[in-house]
Amino acid sequence: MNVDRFSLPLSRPLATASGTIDERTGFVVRYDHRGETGVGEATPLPGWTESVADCESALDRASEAASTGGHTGALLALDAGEVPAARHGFATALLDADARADGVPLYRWFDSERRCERVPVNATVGDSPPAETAGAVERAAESGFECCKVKVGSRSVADDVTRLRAVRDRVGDGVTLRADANGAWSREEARRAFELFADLGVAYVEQPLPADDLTGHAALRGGPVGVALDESLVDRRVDAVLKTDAADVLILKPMVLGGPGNAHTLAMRARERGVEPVVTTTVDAVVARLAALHVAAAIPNVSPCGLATGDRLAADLAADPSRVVDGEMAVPQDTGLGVDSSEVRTDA
Ligand SMILES: O=C(O)CCC(=O)c1ccccc1C(=O)O
Ligand SMILES: [Mg+2]
Repeated sequence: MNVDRFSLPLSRPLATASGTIDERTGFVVRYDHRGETGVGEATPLPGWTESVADCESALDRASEAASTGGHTGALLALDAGEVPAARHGFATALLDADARADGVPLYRWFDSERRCERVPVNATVGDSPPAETAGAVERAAESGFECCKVKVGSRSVADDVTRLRAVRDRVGDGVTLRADANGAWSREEARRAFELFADLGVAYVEQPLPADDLTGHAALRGGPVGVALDESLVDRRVDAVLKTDAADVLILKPMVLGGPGNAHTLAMRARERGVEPVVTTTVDAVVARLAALHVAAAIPNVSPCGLATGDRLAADLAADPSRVVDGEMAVPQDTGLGVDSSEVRTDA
């Protein structure tokens, strides 16, 4: 196993109610398996995953474990609850090698019957004043996005309503709007926001309440605005979320869930329970974005996913083979992830 550190600045930082993301530091993982070199990416996001330091030491331990116990030893050394980003990095490299060895794009390694050329995606719009928010959604709509997710919760509910009204006034009813409060509201604020957002045609709000408040989320359901849970899934709490009927939608971030395989399994489990999966990145470099894209591509009729985050990075690890056209991302049909490990550079 080979591990290389990278650090990439964002050209367009993402402002959210739980802070602004302005750079991404992580590790490229390479692993030789079945005659192929697979590539993976571990890009921790503190608050969501382990720290960069804990990710690095977990990858060190996994590398040790791999030298005696092979890929099984490495996977056993990487706990999805403790070090999800490190596990994502290694698991992605292993899956990339497996899919290459089997001669299929990664999404077909999850479901060999499937063919999927494109995945619908949402534009992601950060917190900013009303005119800027409306401008960002308008530009996204003009470039073909039919679904836009707007960050809320940094301001008062009344101010967020003003922002979303400015958006509706600017783009009309043709664009599906979602909001993401990143856990910022009290139950009372959330109740008020759901009432007012209904008139603005907001499809769902991601994480209206703090992660632990599953009862509160369950009580917000049933109206025109859906409840999507994201932070509530951190630390392997998916079972609790499903059991308490707390969500209409699960936001599945492979980096937070310990890898693409875990995310795919949870997506299928959600579907069986009548809960819609939406796959998103944690604003990652190209390797992890592709891994998330393949997870989404393996889900039939997936709802627009939060994968269009690549243009926020000022630099990347390799050229991105997927492009967003008319609100859809092209799925690479080459074997594995669709980027060759030799093209991935951490020294650029
Ligand atoms: O879902 C999207 O549109 C993009 C991803 C995103 O918003 C995000 C990115 C990094 C960390 C947290 C989040 C989030 O969904 O809360
Ligand atoms: Mg979210």
